[in-house]
Amino acid sequence: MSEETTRLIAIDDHEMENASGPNLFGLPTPTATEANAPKQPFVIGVSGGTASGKTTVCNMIIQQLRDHRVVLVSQDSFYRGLTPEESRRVHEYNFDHPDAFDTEQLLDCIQKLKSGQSYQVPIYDFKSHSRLTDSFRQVNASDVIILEGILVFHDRRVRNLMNMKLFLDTDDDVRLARRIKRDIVERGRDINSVLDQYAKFVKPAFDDFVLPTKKYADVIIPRGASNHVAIDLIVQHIRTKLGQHNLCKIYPNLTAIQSMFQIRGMHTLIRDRETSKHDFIFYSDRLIRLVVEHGLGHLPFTEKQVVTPTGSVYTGVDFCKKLCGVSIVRSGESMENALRACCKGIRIGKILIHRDGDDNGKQLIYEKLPKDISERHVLLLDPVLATDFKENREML
Ligand SMILES: Nc1ncnc2c1ncn2[C@@H]1O[C@H](COP(=O)(O)OP(=O)(O)O)[C@@H](O)[C@H]1O
Ligand SMILES: Nc1ccn([C@@H]2O[C@H](COP(=O)(O)O)[C@@H](O)[C@H]2O)c(=O)n1
Repeated sequence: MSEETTRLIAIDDHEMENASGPNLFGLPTPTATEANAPKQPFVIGVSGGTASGKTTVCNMIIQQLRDHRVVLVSQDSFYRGLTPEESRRVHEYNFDHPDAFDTEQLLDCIQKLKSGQSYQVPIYDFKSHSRLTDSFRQVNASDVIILEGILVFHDRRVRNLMNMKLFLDTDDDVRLARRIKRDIVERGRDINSVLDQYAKFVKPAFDDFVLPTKKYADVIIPRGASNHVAIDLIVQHIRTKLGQHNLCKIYPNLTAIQSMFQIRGMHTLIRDRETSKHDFIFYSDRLIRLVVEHGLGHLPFTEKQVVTPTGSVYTGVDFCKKLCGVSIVRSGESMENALRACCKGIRIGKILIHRDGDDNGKQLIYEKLPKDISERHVLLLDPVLATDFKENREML
């Protein structure tokens, strides 16, 4: 039996996809708003001291994720403009204090991007210490949003929008050396002003505000952009996370049943600890039947004509009476009962139920399947037991 003849059937209960084609279960067709509900982008926060390599690392991640839509937002773009008095005494201004940023606007930006809207991001000029008044950078909706900056973990609300937080732990001396070079070449500074600013504001603010946010990071990357192993691992992880948004990209033979509000409603009920045992079993059975019926639709059928009681000819289908394998991953009795009941309707030749209680279901099933399985094999994922809600198993 080849892998191509196996269909893996599961309910996609995490997101709603565009509905197309016939409605298999007689469920209501989703409204335009439901069908077009945007997928949530994956938000990555990248923090670390000045010149730790944040921008460089972000560009490396973007480069490696080139098959996804990725946008980079820099916290620097949200530096506040200076008052005339602050401008006159700019050498006394602390650009490393959290108050130097317009955090409300940054929050608004990430919230909008996360909800699928585009945003006009300000453009900041480090030479004049001000935002350009008449130009913005339009940032569009994307699969991944990367937010980088020295203080992106400082505000809890901004932090909470992130799915993954990285902190670059680059040696202080290395950072100072890079900063001197960069600020002279790119930001119109001289060596004395860079060193004065560093001693007076940059270093103390790093100790007081930046370093304390390191504890919020999911991953701390020593040596920043030089750490290729860490960056590769992070990219792999992001790819997996993005893939989970669309399992069909990982498993080409997976059929994910479109999750509409009615299905999500049932999934909500069976996950809710307040749901009674009676309702849990009722809604679990309904979900199981959806998977079973959808799976059976992938078995081989041939055209068959029958004569109706009124004498007319109806052209329908009949199941090809060849042996079919039906595996149930982490099956419960309800799943098997549903399968047997649904099979009655299609006069299936022979059902071969292959139970597997192991989480490594797919691989094990292939190994244990009888050699005489032919034609087509349908692997059903129990939609209840496949959830991460441990109590489900005890309740069934
Ligand atoms: N691993 C590295 N090796 C050499 N130079 C680097 C490395 N990472 C960054 N740089 C250089 O250091 C400077 C600051 O890096 P950048 O990525 O802009 O840091 P940040 O965004 O944290 O301020 C840039 O000129 C960059 O080219
Ligand atoms: N007008 C400004 C604004 C900011 N800075 C410095 O930029 C640093 C943050 O940017 P990184 O790319 O280095 O993360 C921060 O340490 C500020 O001191 C500035 O010099 N002038």
